[in-house]
This record gives sequence, structure tokens and C-alpha cells, in this order.
Amino acid sequence: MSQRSVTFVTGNAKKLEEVNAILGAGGQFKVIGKSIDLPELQGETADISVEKCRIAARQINGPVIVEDTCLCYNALKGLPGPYIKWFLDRLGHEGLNKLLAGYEDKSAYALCTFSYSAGPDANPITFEGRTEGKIVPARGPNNFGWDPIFLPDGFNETFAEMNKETKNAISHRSRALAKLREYLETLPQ
Ligand SMILES: O=P(O)(O)OP(=O)(O)OP(=O)(O)OC[C@H]1O[C@@H](n2cnc3c(O)ncnc32)[C@H](O)[C@@H]1O
Ligand SMILES: [Mg+2]
Repeated sequence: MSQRSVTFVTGNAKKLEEVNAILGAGGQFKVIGKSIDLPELQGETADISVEKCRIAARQINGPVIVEDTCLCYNALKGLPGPYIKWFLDRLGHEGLNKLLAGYEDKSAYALCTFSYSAGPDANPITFEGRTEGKIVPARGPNNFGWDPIFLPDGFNETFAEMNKETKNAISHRSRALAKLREYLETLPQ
């Protein structure tokens, strides 16, 4: 079995770690991380991911994958969504809980949108994965973003409390990667 190399452009080492663990499992894909903090346009998630991917493909001058991750509160009609990075940065876990203080509904979903581009002139293709859950006061190690405040439906542990294998089995990222993997397998070597 020949191994395919996939270049993943991200400024986030934790994302790379998870993509390595998920897409790299089984040895079929070799994930090459390129640490570039790409500019992100404002707008709908799919457009953000696609534009990021176009920029990355030009910079790498070859095939690339990128992803954009949102945390969407249902009570806030999907916000903070793609702006979660800045909300987390300014408000922290406590502030992200307080945003929902005026609402009964604490439900939220994590949304991951991967885009693949075959090269600088190609149109990127997107693959989405989504995990439903709710926002809770922070629990577990503070290693990755909003993991401590996201309790996935059907579990008693937050993303931060559960082991990596469990998170990777049910996460927004793994669900998007399952679709991306299926697509990559159809491409000629
Ligand atoms: O270079 P890129 O790939 O854009 O990396 P980033 O860190 O800027 O990531 P995003 O633009 O997608 O912003 C998403 C924010 O959500 C965080 N995040 C992403 N995936 C997460 C996950 O699975 N669990 C917890 N936090 C996550 C991440 O640290 C950011 O603060
Ligand atoms: Mg980013």
C-alpha cells in the first residue's frame, strides 16, 4: 500500500496533533504540517475555509488542506461561530459561559470545515463535521481552546476531560476528516 502525503496548513499545533492522530491512523496518509497563520475573511464558515484554502494553495504552490473551526451557541443563533477564537481570547472560559447567563438553552455545536485544494488554480472542496453538545463551566485540563467548556451530548466528560481517543472518535474534526478521507481515496495517486 502506498502512502499519500497531505499538507495541512494551520497555525494551531493542537489541530495538527489531532489531524495526525485521525487521518494519519492506519498509515495510509502522511500528514505534513505547515505552520502558517493564514488570514481569515469574515462571513459564513464555508467561505472562510475556502478562502483560507485558496491562499494556502498559492503559498504552498501545491495540494493542501486547511480547516476552520466554529463553536456555535443555539441561543445566540450560531454565534460566536467563526469568531470563537477572539471571544475565547478576550473572555476566557468563564466569559464564554456568562454569554449564556440570560438563556435557558445552553446547547451548542462544534463545527469543523475542512477544505482541500488540488493546487493554486483549483477550486477548493469542503467537508463539514459537526458535534452537538452544551456549554458548561470549565472542567479538565486547559490544553486546547474551548475543550474544557464543551460537553458533547451523551457523555459525562467534557472534551478536555475525556481521553484523546474518545474525543477523536466523536469530534467535529473526525467527522469532517472521515468525509475528506473518503474523497482523497478517490483521487489518483
Ligand atoms: O491556523 P488555523 O488553522 O486557523 O488555527 P486557529 O487556531 O486560528 O483556529 P480557527 O481559526 O479555526 O479558530 C478556532 C478556535 O477554536 C479553537 N479550537 C479549534 N478546534 C478546537 C477543538 O477541537 N477543541 C477546542 N478548541 C478548538 C482554536 O484554538 C481557536 O481558538
Ligand atoms: Mg485561524
